[in-house]
Amino acid sequence: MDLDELREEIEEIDRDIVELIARRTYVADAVARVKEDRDMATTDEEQEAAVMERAGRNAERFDVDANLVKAIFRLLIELNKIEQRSERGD
Ligand SMILES: C=C(O[C@@H]1C=C(C(=O)O)C=C[C@H]1O)C(=O)O
Repeated sequence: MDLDELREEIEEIDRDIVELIARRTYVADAVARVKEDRDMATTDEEQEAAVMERAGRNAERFDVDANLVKAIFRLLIELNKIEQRSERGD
């Protein structure tokens, strides 16, 4: 494979990553509506700890740096909470 082909592969993967982030955010919108109905707070620290734990385990499984993967998940969680707060209007 030459450099252009490899970069095309990266471009496709980058598109997929953004699509997955969007999907994660749409699901968070649904979670926000359920929490609002049940009068629950947006932030659930126990769930966040479980997500981070899982991210670390998956990183190890695929042999990538667990701390960096966890840093990405921290941002994804923050993105979801911003989206959830705007969905709830608070
Ligand atoms: C999506 C949720 O809301 C928040 C966002 C989370 C996430 O992005 O994984 C996890 C916990 C909550 O702080 C949830 O409660 O599941």
